[in-house]
Amino acid sequence: MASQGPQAPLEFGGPLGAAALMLLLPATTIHLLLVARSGPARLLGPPPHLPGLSALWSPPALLLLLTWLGLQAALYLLPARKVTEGLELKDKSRLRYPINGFQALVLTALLVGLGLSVGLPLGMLSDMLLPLAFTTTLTTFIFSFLLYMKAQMAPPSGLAPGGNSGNTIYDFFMGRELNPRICSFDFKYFCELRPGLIGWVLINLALLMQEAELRGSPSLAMWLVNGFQLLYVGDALWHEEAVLTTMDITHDGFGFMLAFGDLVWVPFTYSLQAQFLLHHPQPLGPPTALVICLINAVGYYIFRGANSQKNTFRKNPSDPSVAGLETIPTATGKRLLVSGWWGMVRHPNYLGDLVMALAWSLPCGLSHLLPYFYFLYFLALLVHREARDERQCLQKYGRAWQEYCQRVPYRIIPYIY
Ligand SMILES: NC(=O)C1=CN([C@@H]2O[C@H](COP(=O)(O)OP(=O)(O)OC[C@H]3O[C@@H](n4cnc5c(N)ncnc54)[C@H](OP(=O)(O)O)[C@@H]3O)[C@@H](O)[C@H]2O)C=CC1
Ligand SMILES: CC(C)=CCC[C@@H](C)[C@H]1CC=C2C3=C(CC[C@@]21C)[C@@]1(C)CC[C@H](O)C(C)(C)[C@@H]1CC3
Repeated sequence: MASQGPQAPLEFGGPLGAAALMLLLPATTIHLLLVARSGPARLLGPPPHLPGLSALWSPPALLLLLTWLGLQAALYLLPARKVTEGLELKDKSRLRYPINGFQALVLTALLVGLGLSVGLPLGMLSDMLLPLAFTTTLTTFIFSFLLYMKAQMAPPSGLAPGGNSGNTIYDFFMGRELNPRICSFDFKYFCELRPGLIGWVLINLALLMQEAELRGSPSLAMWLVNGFQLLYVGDALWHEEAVLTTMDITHDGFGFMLAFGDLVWVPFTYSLQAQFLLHHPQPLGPPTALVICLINAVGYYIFRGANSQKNTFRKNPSDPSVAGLETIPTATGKRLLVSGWWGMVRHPNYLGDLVMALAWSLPCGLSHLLPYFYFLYFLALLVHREARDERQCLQKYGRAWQEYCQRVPYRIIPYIY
């Protein structure tokens, strides 16, 4: 039996907050899906109607979900161009991870292309989003329960610092085991980057094809949203190794929060702009489209520049591209960057991500708040995430972190926040 981990402060309002989020997050997903297809598309208004069980539950949706998860799992198990080691764990060991996410994206694209050439009605996926989201949510509850049970058998060194409070609801939500695996199959790493992210671009593509079927051709706004989000997902899979140093992999347990986030929240709510555009076409001229492309390019430049600079520095501080940057030494032996991107604000990567989030909403025009949901949610997520990371860094680096905060006083937006 696993023993309880060290007592960490409870997050998200403790067990009550976790219980509320487990109801609120699925309800919000269903609400957004219903509202996006309704005429008024009011983010804050009531949904047009409450769906009955027959609209939510469909065996074909379950079959589609299981086929999709099976396909992505099979692609994960294919030989990888590289197998890399993660950060050192509590017991001083390191786990090995296959780097073949981009390969999975390309192979999925080839399979979908092949399917389309023989008449696969991909556009029909847009009519199945509601039952698919509902089925995936139910599956996620069952999956999280199995993960919770599996954690009972994990050694104490395999438990996450935050998900072992002893309260069942809270621990179910946060996740007890840090890296749940069966043999070499790592569930958290698999879910973080494959079925949800690739599913998101597939849903976007289905919405684009449905729009082409309805209106003769996809709109410029739909092309932009598809292009920007494909770039984001392609980038995440191309730089797959970098996910191994994110707090989701190194710190958070794998429970309902991440399982639902990866498998339901990302594909079904991150595709909201494309869903909105299918039902509410927006005129967009080439000059405005060009300005929006520029905004996305600036956001991507900051996001990629900042993430790559830190990853290169952490992997090899004497790499010529980062060797000249100013740093602060810390008691752990690691150093903190205080010039370059990380001298501008303490989370330049969040800033770039937010600028891109804005560019994804702008093609949907300014008439509705709904397509800006992602931007607003993401702002809240990153402000909360930034606070969590600051707490962890203060604990890790103490005085060196305080000095960094003095020298780089702004968190995400220069001179504002
Ligand atoms: N689209 C989405 O839904 C989401 C996207 N993201 C994106 O994921 C990416 C990763 O974000 P996240 O995992 O939150 O965190 P970060 O990549 O920002 O990593 C934070 C860590 O970086 C290290 N660090 C912080 N400051 C410095 C410095 N000055 N010099 C060197 N190292 C430093 C610290 O770890 P250490 O010192 O131990 O290396 C710190 O814990 C971001 O681009 C974010 O925008 C995140 C969440 C959701
Ligand atoms: C509301 C809710 C259920 C929150 C759970 C949060 C998750 C949706 C996000 C936590 C961290 C994430 C990351 C990405 C997607 C969203 C989640 C899972 C990410 C894979 C997106 C692509 C980026 O390039 C990334 C690889 C840096 C990123 C990692 C963190």
